Amino acid sequence: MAAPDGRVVSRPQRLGQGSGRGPKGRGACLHPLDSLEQKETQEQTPGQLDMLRKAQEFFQTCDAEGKGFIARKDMQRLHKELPLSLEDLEDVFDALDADGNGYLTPEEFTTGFSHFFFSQNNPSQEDAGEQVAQRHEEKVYQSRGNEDLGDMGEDEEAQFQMLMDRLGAQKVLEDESDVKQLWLQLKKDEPHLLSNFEDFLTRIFSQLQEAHEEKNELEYALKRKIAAYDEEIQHLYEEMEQQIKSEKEQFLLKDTERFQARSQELEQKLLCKEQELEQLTQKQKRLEGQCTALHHDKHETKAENTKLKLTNQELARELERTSWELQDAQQQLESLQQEACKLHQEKEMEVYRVTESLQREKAGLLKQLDFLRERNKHLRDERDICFQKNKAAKANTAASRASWKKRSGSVIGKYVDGRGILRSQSEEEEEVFSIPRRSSLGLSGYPLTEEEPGTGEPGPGGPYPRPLRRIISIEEDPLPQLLDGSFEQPLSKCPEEEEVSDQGVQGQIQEAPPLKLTPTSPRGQPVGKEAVCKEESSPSAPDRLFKIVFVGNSAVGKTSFLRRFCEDRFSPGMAATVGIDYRVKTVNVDDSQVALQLWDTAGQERYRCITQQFFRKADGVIVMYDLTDKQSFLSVRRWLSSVEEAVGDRVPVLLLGNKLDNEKEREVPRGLGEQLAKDNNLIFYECSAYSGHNTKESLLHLARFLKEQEDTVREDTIQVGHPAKKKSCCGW
Ligand SMILES: Nc1nc2c(ncn2[C@@H]2O[C@H](COP(=O)(O)OP(=O)(O)OP(=O)(O)O)[C@@H](O)[C@H]2O)c(=O)[nH]1
Ligand SMILES: [Ca+2]
Ligand SMILES: [Mg+2]
Repeated sequence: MAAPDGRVVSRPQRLGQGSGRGPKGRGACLHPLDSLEQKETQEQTPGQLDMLRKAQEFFQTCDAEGKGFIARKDMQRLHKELPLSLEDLEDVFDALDADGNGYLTPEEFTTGFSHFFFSQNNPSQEDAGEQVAQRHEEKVYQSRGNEDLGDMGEDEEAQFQMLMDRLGAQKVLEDESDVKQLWLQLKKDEPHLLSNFEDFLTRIFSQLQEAHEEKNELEYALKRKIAAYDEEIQHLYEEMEQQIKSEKEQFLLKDTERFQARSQELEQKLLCKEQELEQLTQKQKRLEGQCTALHHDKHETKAENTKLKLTNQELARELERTSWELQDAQQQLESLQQEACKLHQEKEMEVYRVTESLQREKAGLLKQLDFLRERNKHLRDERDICFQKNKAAKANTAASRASWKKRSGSVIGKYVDGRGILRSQSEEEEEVFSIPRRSSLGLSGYPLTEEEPGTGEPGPGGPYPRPLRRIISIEEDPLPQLLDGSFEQPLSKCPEEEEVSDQGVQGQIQEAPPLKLTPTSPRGQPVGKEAVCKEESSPSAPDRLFKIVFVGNSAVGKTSFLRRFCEDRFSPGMAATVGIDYRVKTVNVDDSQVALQLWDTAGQERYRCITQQFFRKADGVIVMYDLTDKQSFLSVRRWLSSVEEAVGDRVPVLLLGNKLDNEKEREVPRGLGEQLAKDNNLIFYECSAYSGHNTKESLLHLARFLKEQEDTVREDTIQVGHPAKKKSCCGW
């Protein structure tokens, strides 16, 4: 009978209890209540019937869901039916649950109920009754058994044994007594059921045998498996043993190697340590030696120390004295500097005045020059006319004398020298100014010739014809001086006249009317067409004076630039500058008057040695190139190196790219100029003398820089012994 939790429960059957068969045929499974009904159909006393019926009712009451068994909590439903408390019901449940599985089957319920019923009827001996009932049941059960056993004949024994043997129960059953009693009971009570019972037993035993065989097979398989596993494990174990052994050997090997290596290492370390120890001992000896030496030195140094202290004190006294002297010297120096400044300023003023007067002289002289040229041309024409007249006269006389003689030279002969080469304008001018050929104005204003001036033979015109000269020497401090005030003297005759007279040419030479010098200004300066540079001459003398030299290839526009800067006008077709020229312009820089002495040099190669001389005393240099002429830009480096040669890098340099108005003919990109200026630390502008663009800005920038540089120099000289630091002129 399967209990509600699925376990197979084999327990003693009560007499008259149905077996596992249905009311009609075999094998149908019975509902638990059916067995109760079955019991009713058996011979029962009415009391038992009632009890059974009651039990059935109570079972149904508890098993309201019809699940076929009663759990502990279902028992509580009897609380109303029976005069029992919940605890009593719990106790009854426990008493009824014969196998203690926590559930009551109908059999357990009715069996227990009947005892309970009987004990209910004799409530006084309840417990005893219960025990008695139990004992009674056991006795009945045993006695039945014994009875059965006692009654069983040999043949029944033999039959049962045969049955058991047939069924092979020995293998399956350990204890046949249960079956035996049942068999006997059935044989006795229900012989018609015996065959069923035997069939049932056969089935059960065969199933049990199969199960047993299966179990044996399983056991056998299990044993085989276990054996195999054991073997495998044994094998693995051996392998493991092997591996462990090999590992151990390797480890031992490694260990020995490591040990050997370690021991070698340690030996080496030991050797090193020993060496170090030796070195340390030697070092210690050395140090001890040094220590003793130092000890000695210490005594010596102590002695020296005392001496030094003494000398130190003397030096301190000396120092004090020299500091006093220094202070005196500083005061003297300051006074000297102030005097020097005053002298310098006076000198500057003197120079300024002189250069100003020179400016005027130069303008006057230029007027003179122009006048003379005109005069010269005039005279030359007259001379030609006279010449022709003479010639004509001569020709007449010669023709009259011997008309048969042949004809002579051409009219242009005077313009062609002996070798038949046309004489150039400048040669003509040289002749006029009697400047001997292949010469250029020297620094002192003398023409540069092979022999020293004044040492040569005096010419036909008396003493060596002395051209109009003006000494502008920037070398020996800028004090240009007039040599012989020649502009007051009447000019010498024009050399051709002398020449012509020398050759004894007859003929009336029109005495050139004496020169009428152009009226001069009250200051003795000629008033001519070339206006003097209109400097912004302020009533007070300028605060600063800077000399600026202007260089650059010929025809880049230096003179035009200076004319634009000074006179704010541009005259195209300027003649090339001869030697050197200069102008003065006073500008206002940061509320102070700065006079700029601008030296315009000739770019032509042949005047190069002159211009070089002028760099020495310059305060600033302007290098100009023509941005429409690449060659002039390429020459800038050469100009810069000659400036560098002459003045090092203490002089600020302004780089100007001129003719900016001619953008369409530009050959030098602005970037190249900027890069060159940056590489050489220059101030850079692109300008145009023609349009005036950047002419004032560039020069004002240079003037401001010069002024600041001079201020720093002044400050530094006031603090003694600190040389002026040259600032980068373009702030790059
Ligand atoms: N378009 C243009 N032409 C200029 C400019 N400046 C000068 N020129 C012309 O360039 C030529 C040379 O000018 P100068 O000022 O005599 O050149 P320079 O540097 O003094 O020449 P040297 O005296 O021989 O060294 C003249 O024909 C000027 O008219 C300018 O800014 N623009
Ligand atoms: Ca139970
Ligand atoms: Mg010039």
